[in-house]
Amino acid sequence: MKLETIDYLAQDSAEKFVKSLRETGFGVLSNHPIDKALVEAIYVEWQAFFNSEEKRNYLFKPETQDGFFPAEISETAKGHTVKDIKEYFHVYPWGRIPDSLRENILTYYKKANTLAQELLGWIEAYAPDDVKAKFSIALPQMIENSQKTLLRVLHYPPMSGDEEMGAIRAAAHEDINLITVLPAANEPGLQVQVKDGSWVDVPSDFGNIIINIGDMLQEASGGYYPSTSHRVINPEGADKTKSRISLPLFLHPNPEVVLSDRYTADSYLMERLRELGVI
Ligand SMILES: O=C(O)CCC(=O)C(=O)O
Ligand SMILES: [Fe+2]
Repeated sequence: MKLETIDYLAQDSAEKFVKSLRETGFGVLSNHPIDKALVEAIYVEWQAFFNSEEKRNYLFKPETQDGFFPAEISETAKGHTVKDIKEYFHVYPWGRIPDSLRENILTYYKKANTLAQELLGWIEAYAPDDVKAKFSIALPQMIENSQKTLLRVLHYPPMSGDEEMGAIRAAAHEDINLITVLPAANEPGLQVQVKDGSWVDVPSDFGNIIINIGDMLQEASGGYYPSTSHRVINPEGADKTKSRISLPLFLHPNPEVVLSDRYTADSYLMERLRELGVI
């Protein structure tokens, strides 16, 4: 099984994209409106930031969760015991951002949000009527002006050789949010688990944009849109000496949005963060 890259500009792109999401939880788009030069510039300037000690001045605040998360306290995926091999910075427009990095990253945040709203429109348009009827408000509206949408700038450092046994860059997990928008990283490694249980590479040509379903959309659609497990595997050979930067935007609905009979976006998020031991 292979994930097909879909041409955003093709006439049937919306239908094909939604079909791919249904089958794999993932959709990969080429020729989309997000400027490659902007993404490239962000990779370069954030690599320099992660290489510097300045990052320590932005240590995350537990109450607000914005700022720099060092490798020592990095995430352990749900159901795992070994920490991921990564460090990251949580960008919120209301949060702390180094001045020199602010303009590009906030431009990207805005553009990726606009694209996400369009794609949520596709996801809603191609859902069957009984699934559409479950959405408490239109999907694009759920994320409109949401203060909860999180842009995570991830840095996976070169492999040092003394990583903890069994640790990988990102252990298998599902995303909590509605959908995730992720420009292809500057190095490969992202894989998705497909229906037969096997792991498939997500096409990582620079310039592609990758979208995946999160648990909140799975919940809101009564399971029609699957939130699938994905992971980032460790590099081999010469690639071991390379860093990997990636830029997932986790689209979170406004807190009061009703997801299902059981959850609002806020009650769902709080439950998950408690499980992860983050709050
Ligand atoms: O780095 C990547 O390519 C994916 C990261 C990811 O899945 C996550 O942070 O949730
Ligand atoms: Fe993820």
